[in-house]
Amino acid sequence: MTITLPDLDGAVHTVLPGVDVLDRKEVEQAVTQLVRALGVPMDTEVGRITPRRMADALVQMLSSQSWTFTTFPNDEGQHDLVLTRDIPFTSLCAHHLLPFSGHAHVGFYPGEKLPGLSKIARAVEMFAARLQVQETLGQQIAGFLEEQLACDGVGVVLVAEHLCMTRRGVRAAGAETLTVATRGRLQQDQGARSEFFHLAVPSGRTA
Ligand SMILES: Nc1nc2c(ncn2[C@@H]2O[C@H](COP(=O)(O)OP(=O)(O)OP(=O)(O)O)[C@@H](O)[C@H]2O)c(=O)[nH]1
Ligand SMILES: [Zn+2]
Repeated sequence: MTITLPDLDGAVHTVLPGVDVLDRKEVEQAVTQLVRALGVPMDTEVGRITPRRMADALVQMLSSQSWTFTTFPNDEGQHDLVLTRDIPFTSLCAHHLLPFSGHAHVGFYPGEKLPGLSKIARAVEMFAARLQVQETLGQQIAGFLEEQLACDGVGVVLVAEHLCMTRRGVRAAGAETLTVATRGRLQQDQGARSEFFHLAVPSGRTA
């Protein structure tokens, strides 16, 4: 699935394939049925155009483009925490097909290579572009980064609002869910965990 192309400066560019599982035409047909079932006359603008708009929106939210995970040699020995906070994400809840969105805070203790920082946000974006459960999203991001970086530890904190919980059903307006996914040192070492959580989610910070 992945092609690794080392270059002369020691950077490694791992090409990750895009994910494009939706049949756009089929989705549009299904949305047409849905719009009809919602009582919309099909000879109106909404009846004619909304199925295409919604199909495009679903394809956009549930597909990811091919991208390149670039790493650099950790020549200066950065073995202290590297943390990227406040990465925005939006995903679609697998239970209700409604958005859940918030922020990811992703930290790691580097091993022999350092990622280009934007690649952390791209990893979040890639796994968010599927029907998801928040816990699974965090675990997938953590597992992916641990594998790509062969690092000492990874931590992923996600803080999100689920519209299925705040705008319908129980309508718990303002509720947010925080999930934690850790690997390696960030799973086992209390000192590392404290440092990570202290910096990733200082008390009072929210999604
Ligand atoms: N653990 C977890 N649960 C989620 C997530 N997204 C949605 N859910 C929950 O999935 C559950 C689905 O429960 P069901 O009882 O089958 O669905 P429902 O009848 O619509 O439930 P209500 O939302 O309580 O009205 C709900 O409790 C949702 O809040 C998520 O990311 N993680
Ligand atoms: Zn839901």
